[in-house]
Amino acid sequence: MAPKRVSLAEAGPVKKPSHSAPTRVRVSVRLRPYISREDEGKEGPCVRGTGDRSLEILNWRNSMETMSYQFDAFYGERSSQQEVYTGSVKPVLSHLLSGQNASVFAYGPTGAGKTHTMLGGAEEPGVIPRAVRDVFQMVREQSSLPASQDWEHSVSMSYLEIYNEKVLDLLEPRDLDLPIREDKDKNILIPGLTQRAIGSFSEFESHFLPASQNRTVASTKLNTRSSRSHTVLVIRVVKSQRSHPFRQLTGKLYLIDLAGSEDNRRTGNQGIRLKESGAINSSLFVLSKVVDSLNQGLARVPYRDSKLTRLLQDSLGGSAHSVMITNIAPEQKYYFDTLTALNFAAKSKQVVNKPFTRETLQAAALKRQREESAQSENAPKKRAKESHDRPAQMTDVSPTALSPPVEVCDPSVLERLLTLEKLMMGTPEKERLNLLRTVQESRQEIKKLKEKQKELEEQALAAQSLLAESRKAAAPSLPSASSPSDETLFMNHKHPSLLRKTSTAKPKKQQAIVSPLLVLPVQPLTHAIVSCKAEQTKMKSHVPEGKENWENWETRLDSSVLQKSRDRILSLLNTGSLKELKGLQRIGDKKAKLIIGWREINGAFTQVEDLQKIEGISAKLLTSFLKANILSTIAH
Ligand SMILES: Nc1ncnc2c1ncn2[C@@H]1O[C@H](COP(=O)(O)OP(=O)(O)OP(=O)(O)O)[C@@H](O)[C@H]1O
Repeated sequence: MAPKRVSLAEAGPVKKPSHSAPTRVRVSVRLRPYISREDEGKEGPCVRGTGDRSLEILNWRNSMETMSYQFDAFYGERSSQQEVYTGSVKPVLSHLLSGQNASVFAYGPTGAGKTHTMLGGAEEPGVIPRAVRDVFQMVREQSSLPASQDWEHSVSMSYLEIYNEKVLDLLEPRDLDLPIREDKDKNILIPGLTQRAIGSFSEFESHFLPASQNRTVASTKLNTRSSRSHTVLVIRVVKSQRSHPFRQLTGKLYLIDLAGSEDNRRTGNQGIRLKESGAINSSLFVLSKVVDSLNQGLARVPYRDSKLTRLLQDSLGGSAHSVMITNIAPEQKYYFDTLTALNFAAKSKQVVNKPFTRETLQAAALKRQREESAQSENAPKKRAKESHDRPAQMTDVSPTALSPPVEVCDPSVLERLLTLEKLMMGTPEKERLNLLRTVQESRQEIKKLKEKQKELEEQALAAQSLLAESRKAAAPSLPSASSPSDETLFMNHKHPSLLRKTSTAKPKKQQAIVSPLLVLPVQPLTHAIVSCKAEQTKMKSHVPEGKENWENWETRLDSSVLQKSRDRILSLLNTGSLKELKGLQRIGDKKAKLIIGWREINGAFTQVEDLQKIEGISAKLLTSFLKANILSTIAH
């Protein structure tokens, strides 16, 4: 399957995240066995388990004492890969299918068994292969449930390493340091990172195994195959609703194998190895500072001080369900590394995360639906005719009750009625009566709306003639130097967007803003939102020279109409193409591109005001943007 670059463009408006209860980072410790029998024979281990969750380590200050630690789980030197996986990792996977993130990371000194735990070998597969297999299993099981009929699942993967403070794509290796960004929900994103769709475990392996060869590994005195980078595998599970409202839940699983902390006096690192080691140690140092800051509740957590911590932002103090597996070694020569790792693990278990469900609406599906409904807006009459022409058995309930006054129906209301009608055809008598009542109520509602519309249209006409009269009366006192172009704009009653289209010259700044006083009266529906005639007359006096001075204009609009047009603008900002964005008032080519760029990096706008986060969009510009576009959408 062709690779795809990660982008948020496919995500639609983000629904308010639903937060789960805060959860502590789960910390497990795994002790690896001695590698050399010789070492095992000549010295005792510096650390040993004392229970399923506890261990003790010698006290270097007093050899007669030990120091005890307690964690969420302790796995001794005989523990199997299966035990570690089922005990600590499997429990967090279920969150993926409900749109939450999970993160598993292996931490510990070099040579302590991180890669063994995460990756393992063919005979003893580690966390990564086991977790991916189970993700597919879970998806299969969930897809077969009757409640999942309306949902489809997709799984994809990305794989990267942080080497010498550079983020490198392992699926499509290029010498390119990828940027790390976060969206407004603090989700970490890497624009440009390859994302491959995977339909099965074997497909996963076909990408993962060759990509693993791209990892930077080298031999040091302490480990013949030492990871010189931190690697991150991301498995993304997307659950998409097939029908309206096209919800989409996205859960990400981060599987992280950190490079080990190193004491270069013992690794014998020189030259490039020393440089790598410096980068590894300094990022692990920042990691420790991050955990300290979180535990102390500091306002500033230094996530941005290293690429690693930026990437783990979600896992530590962020939105993921996190599991840290601390790997330690029994040899005396590792004593201080082991002690440091245990202290880090002990403080990490105090870190609290706040997982939430990431739910979006599918932009493409919504757009398709919007287009379809636009088409259907042109065909209500046709559909009404069809409903009258329906075969006998379809109308045998009560033709009068069912045939809506289609000529006044909003297409969505019509749609609702037709759906109800269809439903009634296959419904038992008692329920049918209830539905019938609902239809009657809807009809009443429509009737009232129709009356209101008529009344407002009359008001609009009255206001229009009032305006014409007052203009006539005011004409002699108008300054003779009044600009002819202003006059044209006022007199022809054209909507400014039409004016813009027909003019080859770049419109003057003011013209880009709808002049509501002079345009609204000729738009009956637009006028319907203006609260009262008296206000209209008052407002007129403010604009004799075409200047806009309509303060608090939003308060003069009906709140539901205002909200509807705001929603329409927001949806356009989140899903609109370059061309569609350029169709907005006050948005030219440059700003349209900036909007697309911003949403790719940061995700969907949650409110129109988010536009201010884009460079060059000031509060003032936002106000005039809103005014122009809200009035323009209403007028249309
Ligand atoms: N639980 C275990 N059982 C058996 N062998 C193990 C275990 N853990 C680690 N090993 C072995 O110890 C050696 C070092 O382990 P590994 O490479 O996983 O360490 P690491 O922590 O990833 O090191 P680095 O940070 O240098 O990459 C390997 O040969 C590995 O097979």
